[in-house]
Amino acid sequence: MQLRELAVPGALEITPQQFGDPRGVFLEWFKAGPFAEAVGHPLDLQQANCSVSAAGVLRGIHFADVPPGQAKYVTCAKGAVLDVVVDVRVGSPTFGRWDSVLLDDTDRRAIYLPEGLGHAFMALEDDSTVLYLCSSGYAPEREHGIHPLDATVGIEWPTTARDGSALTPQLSDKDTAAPSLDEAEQQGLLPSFDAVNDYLATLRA
Ligand SMILES: Cc1cn([C@H]2C[C@H](O)[C@@H](COP(=O)(O)OP(=O)(O)O[C@H]3O[C@@H](C)C(=O)[C@@H](O)[C@H]3O)O2)c(=O)[nH]c1=O
Repeated sequence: MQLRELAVPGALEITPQQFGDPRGVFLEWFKAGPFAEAVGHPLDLQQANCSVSAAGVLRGIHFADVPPGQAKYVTCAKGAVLDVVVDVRVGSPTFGRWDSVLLDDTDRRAIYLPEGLGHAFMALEDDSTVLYLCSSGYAPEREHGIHPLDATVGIEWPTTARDGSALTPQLSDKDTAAPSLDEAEQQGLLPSFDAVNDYLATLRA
């Protein structure tokens, strides 16, 4: 298992070792020891989610109020998604920066997003099945969104599916109505970098 920090500090790409044999493949997609060593605290698993998306489905950019926020450890068991992390922490030196990891059923990577970061992904194939472990339970009143096509964030979403066909972004009504990054900041919806770091310090203590 290899871990690599992304361009948004705190976010990690995890590349598992895969063991193939005539039956198929085996891999460890989460391992508590290396995770805690890299992050500085264990993952407090409170919820495990699964979503299935058609090609072009675009979910996010979602984040939760900190504390406690919601850290996510995400993989794609079937199909492929471009998974994106966005720094929405006001006061962060990398505020507004995004990075991405291709999660698919070939390399079977995972991505970890600590509390306070924005998360979004686009499915590159029908029936793309995303599994993610969460550090807190669903609290819709504490979850917020930023429009995934916001020009200020400028995420370069794929335009071509894995089969070569054109992708048309398909958003939920909620995500279509989401504010831009600037609007979300003006509305006081974004977590502060200091509040996130204070909370992470309590987890590491
Ligand atoms: C996220 C979530 C949704 N739901 C319900 C609410 C709703 O009826 C239905 C679909 O919800 P949403 O439209 O919010 O689902 P979705 O747009 O897939 O939301 C997810 O997007 C990705 C990018 C994330 O990072 C996740 O944390 C989550 O916010 O599922 C739960 O019951 N529990 C949950 O944890």
